[in-house]
Amino acid sequence: MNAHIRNTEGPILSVRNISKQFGGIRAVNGVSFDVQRGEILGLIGPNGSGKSTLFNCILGQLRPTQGHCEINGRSTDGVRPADLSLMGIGRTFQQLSVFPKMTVLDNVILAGQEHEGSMLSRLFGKPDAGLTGKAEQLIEFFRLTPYRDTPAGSLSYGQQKLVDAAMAFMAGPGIVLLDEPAGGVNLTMLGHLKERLITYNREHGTTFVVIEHNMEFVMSLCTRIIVLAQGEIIAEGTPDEIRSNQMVIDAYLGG
Ligand SMILES: Nc1ncnc2c1ncn2[C@@H]1O[C@H](COP(=O)(O)OP(=O)(O)OP(=O)(O)O)[C@@H](O)[C@H]1O
Repeated sequence: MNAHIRNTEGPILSVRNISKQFGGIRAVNGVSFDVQRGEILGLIGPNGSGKSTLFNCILGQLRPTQGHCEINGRSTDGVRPADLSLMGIGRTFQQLSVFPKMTVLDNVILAGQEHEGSMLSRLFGKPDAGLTGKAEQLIEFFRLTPYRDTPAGSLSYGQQKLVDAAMAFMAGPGIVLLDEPAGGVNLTMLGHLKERLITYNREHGTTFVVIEHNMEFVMSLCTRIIVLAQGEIIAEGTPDEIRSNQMVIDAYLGG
């Protein structure tokens, strides 16, 4: 059993009083929340509200000015970003992270090598037979099998987003942070992506935290939503509660 799924008590992710300042800009200001196992949590907020900064603090890509995070009750303080996946956390990026000239299969395998080892293995690693089976299962899950040996760069943008998700899921069960998975994806592919994420969540119990601007997508995907405005949490609740929350409506209207 992987180390990160041994502890099944308590929240899978705890964000404790995280603040991040860039010079005079308070991008994130004293944000705390827990993410429970199996949740699909949405993190929404107007442009510049601190969502990406918070993600980057959680993932160790930015050092918070204050506060810390715990994955399965273990502090991530001092853990290198490349080693966080060993604690059971994966991510997708706002910008596609596929290598366009590499096949879909090799992209997914190399992401698995990255999760299991160093960032450098992503660049210099050789396809690893131990990871091929898992990569093929994920490719099949996202219905990308016809494109298994196709260079990822020749797939449609929406299909590349699916490859991106498959790459993040190579981290195994645990928690995956998805940064704008719906951005730039057409309506048909959006429905497919949502259905696959929900199915994966139900079948594997994987927890998702999703930053998303597409409200329809986030409201129909997520079980709970946290709203940030000016670096602070202004609301938290079910999609229905968030839809009718006056502070949220005001924040989006700039009120
Ligand atoms: N590296 C940085 N240096 C200086 N300021 C930054 C940096 N990164 C973010 N900021 C500022 O921090 C604030 C929060 O930005 P952030 O990108 O986290 O917001 P966001 O909610 O993710 O926005 P968007 O939805 O547009 O992606 C903004 O005022 C932004 O200009």
